[in-house]
Amino acid sequence: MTKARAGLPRYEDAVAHFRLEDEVARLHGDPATGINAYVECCGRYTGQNRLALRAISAGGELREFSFDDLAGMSGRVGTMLKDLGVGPGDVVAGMLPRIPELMALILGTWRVGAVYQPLFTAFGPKAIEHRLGYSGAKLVVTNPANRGKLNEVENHPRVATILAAGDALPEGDIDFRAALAAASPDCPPVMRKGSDLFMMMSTSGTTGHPKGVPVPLNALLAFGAYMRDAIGLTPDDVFWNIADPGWAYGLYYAITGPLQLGIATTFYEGAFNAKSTYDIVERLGVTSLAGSPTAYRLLMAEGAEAAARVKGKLRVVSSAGEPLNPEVIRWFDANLAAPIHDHYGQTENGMMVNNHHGLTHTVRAGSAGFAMPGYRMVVLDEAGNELGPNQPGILAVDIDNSPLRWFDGYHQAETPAIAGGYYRTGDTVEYEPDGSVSFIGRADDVITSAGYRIGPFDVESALIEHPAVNEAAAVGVPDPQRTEIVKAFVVLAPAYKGSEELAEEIAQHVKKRLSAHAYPREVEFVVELPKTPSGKIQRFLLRKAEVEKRKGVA
Ligand SMILES: CC(C)(COP(=O)(O)OP(=O)(O)OC[C@H]1O[C@@H](n2cnc3c(N)ncnc32)[C@H](O)[C@@H]1OP(=O)(O)O)[C@@H](O)C(=O)NCCC(=O)NCCSC(=O)CC(=O)O
Repeated sequence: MTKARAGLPRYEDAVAHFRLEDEVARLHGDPATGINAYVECCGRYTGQNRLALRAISAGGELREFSFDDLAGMSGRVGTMLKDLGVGPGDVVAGMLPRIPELMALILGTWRVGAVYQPLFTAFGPKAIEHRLGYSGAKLVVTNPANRGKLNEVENHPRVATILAAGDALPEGDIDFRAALAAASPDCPPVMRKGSDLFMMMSTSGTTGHPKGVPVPLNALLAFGAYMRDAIGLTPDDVFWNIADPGWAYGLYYAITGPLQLGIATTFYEGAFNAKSTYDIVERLGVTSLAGSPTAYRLLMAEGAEAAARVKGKLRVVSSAGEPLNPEVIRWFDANLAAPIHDHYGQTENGMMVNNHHGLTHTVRAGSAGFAMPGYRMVVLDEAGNELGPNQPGILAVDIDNSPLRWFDGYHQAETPAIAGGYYRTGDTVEYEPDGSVSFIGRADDVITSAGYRIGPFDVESALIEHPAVNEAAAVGVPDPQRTEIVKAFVVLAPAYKGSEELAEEIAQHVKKRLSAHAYPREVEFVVELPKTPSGKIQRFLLRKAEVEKRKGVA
C-alpha cells in the first residue's frame, strides 16, 4: 500500500533521496574533468557485458546492442563528425525513425561535445526549415524516406543519408554507412561544462513559430531523477517508452534517462498500433511501459481479450503528454492488472509533477501527482502571488528553490514565462491540501493533441499559404480519442467556394507542408473570424463555441 505524503516534497527530501548535492557537483562538471553526455549514457557502462538497446525493425526483426556495441558505433560517428569539422557546441540534426543508427548518431554527437537536434520524421519542409534555420545545424542525418523533404528546404546544411541496398546517393550527400565503415571507433569524449548544451529541442507557444529549447548538460540530473523516482526503473525491468525521440518525451526519457542509469531501452521502428504494441510487450516481457494517453486509449479500444495475454506482466505503466482519464486507470487495473500513473512535464524542464512509481504516496485519480523532489512547484495568480490549495492558477516553478530545474529561456527569443523568480508553465491547475496537483487546462491557445503540443500560429501560417485561404484560425477542440484535435476556421479568397474536397485539400496541404501530426482534422469555412477592435483573432471564442456545440451532441 502507498502511504500519504504531507504537503509538497521539499528540497531536503530530494537531498536525502538521491544525494542531490553529490550529483549536482558531479554533473555540473568538475572544472578539472568536466562532463560528457556520451560518457554519462554509455561510456561508463562499457566493459560490463551490459545490454543497452533492443531494436525491433518495422519487419519485426529483433537486434540487441550492448553498451560496448554502442560505444563502437558512436565512436565511428564521432570520428566522422570530427572529420567533417563538427566540434564542441556545433549542432547536428537527426531526422530518422527509431533505428540503431539513430542511437549511434545521438551518442556520437554528444561524444564530440556537439549538440543533438531532433527533427520529427512527420515534419514537412516548413517545420524543418524553421528549425534548421534557428539552430544553424552543420549537418543533417536522414534516410531516403525523409531525404526528399530537404529538397524543399532553403539553405539546408550538408546531408548524410543512410542508404539501404539499392538506394542511390543523392548528389552532394555523404553516404553515412560508408563513412562510418571507414571511420575509427576510437574517439575520445570531449569534456564540457554543466552549463554547455547537448540538445536543442523545439516547442510551440501561442504566438510565433516554435521556439528552440536549449538543454544544458546539467539537465541530466533531472532526467535521471525522473527515471528513478517517477518511472521507478530498476535493473530488473524491461523498459519500453513508445514516444518518438523526435520530441522531448522520447529523447529525454526513452533514450537519455534509461541509458544514464545503465538500463536498456527499446526501439520499435514501425508505426504505432495496438496489436503490435501488445505483441512487443509479450515478446520482450516488458515490465515498465511509458507512453501517452492516446496510445493507452487505443490499447483499451482493442478490448479485454487482446489485453488478457499480457495481463499481470506489466509491473508499472507511466503516462505523459495529456491528462490521463480515470477511465483508463480503471481499465488498466481491471484488464492488465497494471498500475498506470499520470506524469506531467514539458520540453522546458522535463517532468515536474508526477504520481511517482518509485516514491510512496497516495495516487488520486484525475491528479497529475506531486512535485518532483528537486522542484518547488507553486500555483500563481495573474499578479504572480502564490496561491493556496483549491485555488485555480498557473502552475509555476520556484526557480531559486528548485535545484533540478534547468530551463533558462528560449534560444534567441524572449521568454516572458520566466519572470519574478518563477517559470510559468502556461497550464492552469489547482492543488489539494496534500500537495497533489489537478490539471484544469491551458491558459493560452496552445493545442494538445495526442500528446503533441501544437502552436496555432504555425498551423495558421501553413493554412494561409494555400491559395484558397484568405484568413485562418486554428484551435483545439475536444476529442474523445486524442484529447483535442486541430480545427481550422477558414475565410476563403473571393474566387473560391467551400466544398468537402476543398476542405480536404487544405488539410492535406498543412499535413504535407507543416507536419503529419499537426494538420486540421476538421476545416470549417466561415464568412469572418471573431476579432478584437485591434484586429486580433479571438480564438477562445471559436473554441468556446465548439466546446458548447460538442456538449450539446453528447
Ligand atoms: C499515441 C500515438 C502513438 C498515436 O499514433 P498515431 O500514428 O495514431 O498518430 P500520430 O498522432 O502519431 O500521427 C498523426 C498523423 O501523422 C502520421 N504520422 C505519424 N508519424 C509519422 C511519420 N513519422 N511520418 C509520416 N507520417 C506520420 C500518422 O500516420 C497520422 O496520420 P493520419 O492522421 O492520416 O492517420 C502518437 O500520437 C504518440 O506517440 N503521441 C505521443 C506524442 C508524444 O510523445 N508527446 C509528448 C512529447 S510532445 C512534446 O514534448 C511537444 C512539446 O513540448 O512541444
